[in-house]
Amino acid sequence: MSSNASARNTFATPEQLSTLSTSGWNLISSSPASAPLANPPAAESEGYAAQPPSQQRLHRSFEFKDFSQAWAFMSRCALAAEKLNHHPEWSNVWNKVEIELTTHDRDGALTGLDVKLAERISVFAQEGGDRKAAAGV
Ligand SMILES: C[C@H](O)[C@H](O)[C@H]1CNC2=NC(N)=NC(=O)C2=N1
Repeated sequence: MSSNASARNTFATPEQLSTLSTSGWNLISSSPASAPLANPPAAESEGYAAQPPSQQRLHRSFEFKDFSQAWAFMSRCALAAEKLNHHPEWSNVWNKVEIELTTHDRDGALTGLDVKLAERISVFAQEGGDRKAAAGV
């Protein structure tokens, strides 16, 4: 199993989420819909917890000098997403970028792929001149 495939099959750990929150990522949790999950989670033998975590997302806002710097940042994120086959939900208004991460194939749980992509995005933000990271907000 490729490392990406195995990362998609493991839920993000509280420690990983805590580390991401110190670098500006916000954890958004919503209680799962009352209806049973569309695809019941795989058995524990495949590395799934007995019950999937509630619907979870990672969110972070970015602000750059101008559109050009924002677009350069988004370009690096896009290449990383393609390499991981794991893609953000994002928006851009001039110099601002909003990114949300979750794993659609795991009914909106946060998995190792969300962690991997968030870590890469954090590096690109730091290197790309994100003013929120610089300001420590
Ligand atoms: C077939 C499926 O779309 C692919 O395996 C990938 C594409 N990119 C993806 N991105 C995200 N965020 N979640 C996914 O489950 C996902 N699946």
